[in-house]
Amino acid sequence: MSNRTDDARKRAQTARQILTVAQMRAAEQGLMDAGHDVHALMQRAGRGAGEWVRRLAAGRSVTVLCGPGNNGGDGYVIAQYLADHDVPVCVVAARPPQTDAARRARSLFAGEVREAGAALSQEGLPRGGVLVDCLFGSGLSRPLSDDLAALLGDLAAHHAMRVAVDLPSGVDADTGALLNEGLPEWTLTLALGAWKPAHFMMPACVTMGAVRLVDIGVEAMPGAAQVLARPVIAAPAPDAHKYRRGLLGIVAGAMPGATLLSAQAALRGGAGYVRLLTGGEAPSGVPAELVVSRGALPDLLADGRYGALLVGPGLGRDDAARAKLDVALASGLPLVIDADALVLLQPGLAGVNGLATRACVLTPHEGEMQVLEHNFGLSGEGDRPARAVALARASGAHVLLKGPCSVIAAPDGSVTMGSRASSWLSVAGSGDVLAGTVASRLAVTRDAGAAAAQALWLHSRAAERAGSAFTSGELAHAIGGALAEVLA
Ligand SMILES: NC(=O)C1=CN([C@@H]2O[C@H](COP(=O)(O)OP(=O)(O)OC[C@H]3O[C@@H](n4cnc5c(N)ncnc54)[C@H](OP(=O)(O)O)[C@@H]3O)[C@@H](O)[C@H]2O)[C@@H](O)CC1
Ligand SMILES: [K+]
Repeated sequence: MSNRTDDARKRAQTARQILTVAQMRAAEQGLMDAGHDVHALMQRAGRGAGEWVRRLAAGRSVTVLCGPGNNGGDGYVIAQYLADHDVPVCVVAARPPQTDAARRARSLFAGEVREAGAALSQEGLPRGGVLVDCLFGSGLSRPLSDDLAALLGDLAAHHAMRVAVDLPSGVDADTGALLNEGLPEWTLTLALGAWKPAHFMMPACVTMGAVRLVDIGVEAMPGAAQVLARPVIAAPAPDAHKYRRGLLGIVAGAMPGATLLSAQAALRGGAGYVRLLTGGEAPSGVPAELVVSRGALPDLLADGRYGALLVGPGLGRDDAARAKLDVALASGLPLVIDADALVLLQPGLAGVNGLATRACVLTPHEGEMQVLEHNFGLSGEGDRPARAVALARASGAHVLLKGPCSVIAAPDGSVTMGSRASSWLSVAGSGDVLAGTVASRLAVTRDAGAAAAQALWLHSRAAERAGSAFTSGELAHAIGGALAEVLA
């Protein structure tokens, strides 16, 4: 029983790993060393993908476009699987197979193959229900030539649904770059064996439609990035009280709107007690549930019961804001640093060296990230996961780099990638809601990685629950419902 549970846990973990082309090759080698051969893996991958296509086709005809490599090989296996299940299928061979496994897969396909090229007229190109793209996968090394791009585009335009196998042809697996202009949009993309970075990176990920993983038994690779998992969040303990559940302090600044928005989210993110820490009058519009503590920040923080602090939303960038950031850094408390506070953060500030010794999350968007990279003397080179890792290493904090596809990097170099989030999140105040949610989870968990991951998931799910054209206030209100979905 426990072996079975262990196995299930292991498979769930490997189902979340994201492998670069180099890591995928190493994983493939691991499978070879364990006695599998490419032919067997291709059969497994092709049949798994074929079953998805069979269901999607629901009796309609299928065209499989096959390229020269093993992605093309998968295509012949898919075609044979469909033929075995009485689905009408035709293969268009864009190029002859060039690998032993692909040649063998083609030789085992008993159905019709049309060779692309001058001899195949426009009229000879099949039209049908589902196009399956097996032109190129992770081996794509350059843009598609004009003839291949035209063939792919023509077939895509004449099929109602389009399935990309492993990756859409024309997509760079490691970076998510589109190597050609005008590439088709896909209904479904089936990742084979493991996710690739492109499945979670702009601009490629928005062309892929729904994405699903076909398991072929790839083992866990050390150091692999992980897909953001749906969290499991425990309800408060039976004997919990507001302090033990987590007291969060939110540092108020010059612009109360952003601070209050982050507080609205924090109140719904699980913390037992949220206090607004202000040196002056309480801003208008403070909800009854939000306790306002007035006084000098060092005095307010002398209360030893804080689980976490949030500094940044609405803080401002003047000397008073700088002084508050200094106090927050000097407090040694678990910390979420967002918005203006990110712009003020400098490696030379007292307390910054201590970020590695406490739970701390930085939540920059792209613009704030560039300022941080400049201030921390980082090159800013590489893709978003690599840049987030560089900042996490340099600062000692976890970095939640926000965007359509958000990335979380830990100081140890580990990376978690979020799925594409609702584009309705591009609304003013959305970042304040995220920061409040991270801070709330940090007050509860005191664990920067867990808080960032849980909050990113909750924020994304809250957007789905809020629907379309929501305000950031409505988004903050939806955090509670998202949390209720993942209670243990
Ligand atoms: N890893 C695994 O465990 C498993 C992997 N599997 C499958 O294998 C796929 C990877 O296979 P792959 O390495 O053969 O790469 P793939 O993308 O088929 O083509 C490479 C060929 O295309 C060529 N070529 C490249 N770009 C080109 C261009 N623009 N225009 C023209 N030619 C171009 C390139 O030649 P070259 O770059 O040398 O000129 C080479 O000949 C993977 O995505 C998955 O589907 C599964 O079977 C199960 C197990
Ligand atoms: K493909």
